[in-house]
Amino acid sequence: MTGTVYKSTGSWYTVKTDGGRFYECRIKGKFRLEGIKSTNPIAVGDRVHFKLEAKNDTETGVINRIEARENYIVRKSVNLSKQTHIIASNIDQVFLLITIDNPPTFTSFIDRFLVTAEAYSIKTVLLFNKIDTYDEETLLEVKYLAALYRSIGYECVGISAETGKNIDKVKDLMLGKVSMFAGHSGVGKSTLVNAIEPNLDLKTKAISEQHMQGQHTTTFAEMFDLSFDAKIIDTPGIKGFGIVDMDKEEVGDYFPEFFALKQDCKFNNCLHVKEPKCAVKAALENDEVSYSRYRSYLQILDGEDEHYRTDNWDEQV
Ligand SMILES: Nc1nc2c(ncn2[C@@H]2O[C@H](COP(=O)(O)OP(=O)(O)OP(=O)(O)O)[C@@H](O)[C@H]2O)c(=O)[nH]1
Ligand SMILES: [Zn+2]
Repeated sequence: MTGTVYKSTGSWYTVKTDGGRFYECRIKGKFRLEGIKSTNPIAVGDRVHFKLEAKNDTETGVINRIEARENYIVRKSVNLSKQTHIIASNIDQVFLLITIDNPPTFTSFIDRFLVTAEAYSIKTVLLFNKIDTYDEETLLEVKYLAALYRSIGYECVGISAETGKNIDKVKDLMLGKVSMFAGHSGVGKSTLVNAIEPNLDLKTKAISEQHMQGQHTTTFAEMFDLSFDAKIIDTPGIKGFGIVDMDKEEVGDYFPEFFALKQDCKFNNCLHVKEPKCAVKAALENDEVSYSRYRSYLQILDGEDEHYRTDNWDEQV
């Protein structure tokens, strides 16, 4: 049988078959995968193949194969074993909630998030929340940021989780897909999920509370089917997104507008900092590349904010 992992708690995995039935499954023996050194061989979102086994009165499954992952997000184990914990896989998109104030979301945070999502090969949609609370000046800032990120290729929607403004647009974007929600504490993730699917609220809270009492090294994600054709993956508090280690040379590749210019730089390994005849710097001078994006790039390159290598989505700026 073939199915998708909805939940993983220790050695048991809840798998939903393509026919819509849930089975508790486990793995037999050792299970090595693509050279990923992870503490868990199977993660929420994985597509698995399993055989049914009758045990007492219940039917359980034994997983014997896992399909190649489209993408996956990880969290590093706190101990020094260099092992990673795979939080979830096969994510179609992540919605990054942004508020201009209450709390403020800075472009450095947005850009670091986007770089990580690009490195993970996960599409990001930017949701500017709480637009019901903004004065004209703040709304202009939203417009400015939305125009900037649209010009780079990111979809942007101004929403209010509280009044329901543009929630239908978010739901449209979710159709047929597996989504995640991310953003600082207090940006409105729970409020939004509640606006999208009122009955999910309790479950979401229960999971994060349960987690808070547990250990920080294990992250417990879960997939939910919504009442319309959409799925969400909930990670504790719906904040976590994990870490990606990257080399300096790679960082620019995850700024799509820099990557598009790279071929015009004199040096093919140009870091767009001090090199002569750099197309990115030329574009910056002509205002074709945004200064705030370039500044974020330099910060990441310099490791100025060490948090970009750690799990900064669990922290407030
Ligand atoms: N006015 C207004 N308030 C909102 C909106 N969205 C959320 N809020 C409020 O902002 C506060 C924080 O919202 P939450 O949904 O708890 O934020 P969260 O991102 O889930 O926060 P964490 O659980 O800490 O990660 C609550 O008081 C919400 O009522 C909005 O669109 N407009
Ligand atoms: Zn360059």
